[in-house]
Amino acid sequence: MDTFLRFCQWLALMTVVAVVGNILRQLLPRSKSEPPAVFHWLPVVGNAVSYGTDPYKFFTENREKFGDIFTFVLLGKKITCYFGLDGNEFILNGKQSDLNAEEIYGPLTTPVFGSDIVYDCPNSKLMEQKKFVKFGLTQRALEDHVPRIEGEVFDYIKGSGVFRGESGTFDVSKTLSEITIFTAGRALQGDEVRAKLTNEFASLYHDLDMGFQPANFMLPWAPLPYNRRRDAAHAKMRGIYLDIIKKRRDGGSEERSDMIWNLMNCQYKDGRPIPDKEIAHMMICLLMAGQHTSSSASSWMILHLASRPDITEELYEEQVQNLAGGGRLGPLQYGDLDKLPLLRNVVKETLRVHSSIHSVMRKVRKPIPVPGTSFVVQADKVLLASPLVTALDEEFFPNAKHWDPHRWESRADKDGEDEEEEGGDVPISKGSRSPYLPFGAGRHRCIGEKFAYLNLSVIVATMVREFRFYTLDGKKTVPRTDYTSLFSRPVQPAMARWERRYSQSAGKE
Ligand code: HEM
Repeated sequence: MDTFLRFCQWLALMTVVAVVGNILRQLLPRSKSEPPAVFHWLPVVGNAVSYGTDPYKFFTENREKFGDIFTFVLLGKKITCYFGLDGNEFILNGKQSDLNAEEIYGPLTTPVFGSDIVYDCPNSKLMEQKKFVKFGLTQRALEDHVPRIEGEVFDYIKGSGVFRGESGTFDVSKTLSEITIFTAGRALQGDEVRAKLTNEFASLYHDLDMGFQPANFMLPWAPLPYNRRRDAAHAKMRGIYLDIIKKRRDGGSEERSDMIWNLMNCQYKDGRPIPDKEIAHMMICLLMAGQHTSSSASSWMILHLASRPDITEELYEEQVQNLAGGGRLGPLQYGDLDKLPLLRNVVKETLRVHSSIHSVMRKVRKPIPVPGTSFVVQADKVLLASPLVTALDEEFFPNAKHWDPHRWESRADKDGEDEEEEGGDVPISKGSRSPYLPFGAGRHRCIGEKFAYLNLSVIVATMVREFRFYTLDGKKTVPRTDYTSLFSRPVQPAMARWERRYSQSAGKE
């Protein structure tokens, strides 16, 4: 008992010494080359609570105090934020020799996705893998995806039980997350994966997803129950994909436009085909990377449409006028999407106001001077960019917090889209001096943009043909953002009311 008491006293003393030492260190004058630092009381924990609770608020409050560059402490790591157009350029277009993503994202993602791909391989190999995926999203593939996505949405509306009767309420995030995984499953992943999107696959997906705990940035290998379930789910999921690939190679099914077939036909520069294990891991990566971002975006879109029934009606009328010439609407086709500018702007505006990826991070490999300042970012730092900060900045978007798809009618922003580096055989998108970068920029720019736009547009176009949406209280508000998981989304549950556009009993209006 005495020993235990002495241990507790010693622990309390050490904690006080550490806290006081931490405070004193922060009061010492800082070198001119060090960016200003956000104050924190507790060593190691640092600013984790305020950053984790509401990163956007944390960014904007400290940006007001310190300007675009400052450092904070997150669970023992020193994170230097650099915001604004210059910050985006500095971080997203940083040289691979100066900055690296794999050291930051690798520990978290490798146990979920699997080995030898994306952040568990040299960056040059990732660039080749991204090229394979990008080239798999051909015009032909995208054309094929439209009826498949539309069909999945109709099947969900008919079969899920959520939309029974003439009107009702629904949990928007839960519903849109299910619709999004079914549509991506059918189109991108292929028929066999879609057929497996049953309870078993859903529970594997859930266990894998639990591997994206913020704590796993630091403790991915901790023998905790959720990590054990993640590893078991990964092994089973990989088995499912390997089985599908084997059956296809054995001649079991007709070649189609999905991503598995595309990857099965690709070769690395040295002539090696992609090993089946890597195809399986890349498919898991695409499934996970697309699901959070797209289901969050589709949920926000429906929630905004519920808060603005006038825009829902404009979207519907846009389809009636441009696709049916005022008459009956037929099945959607790829070419139709070009005739629906408001629909595109609804997707665009939603991605501006709600970015599910609020922090993009890179490990600093060697001291890098920040052009135009006295600062040098040292190799003990992680750099953090947040394109959300410019997307919500009044300087670039008047009334920036307000969701207004019509604002894009008078703007000509290029969203950093693929200006590719000349000369190399691996495309690296360069454009990052735009205030609007929902898909990032530079060598780690998203490869799923085309598919995401297509998937989101077809889902929303189909839902709007069938339903009108309203908020439960009739107010023009949307839920707050939940930042507690790695990918932000609407606070759960996010409910809305739906009303069938055409009465099932009476036929068309
Ligand atoms: C609305 C939907 C989406 C949004 C907002 C989004 C956003 C982003 C952003 C901001 C990045 C850059 C991260 C960084 O620089 O660290 C990224 C990377 C990535 N995205 Fe997406 N994404 C979306 C959909 C998709 C889809 C559908 C796929 C798959 C088909 C996908 C696959 C990827 C992959 C593999 C990367 C990693 C690229 C790399 O590190 O080089 N994303 N995404």
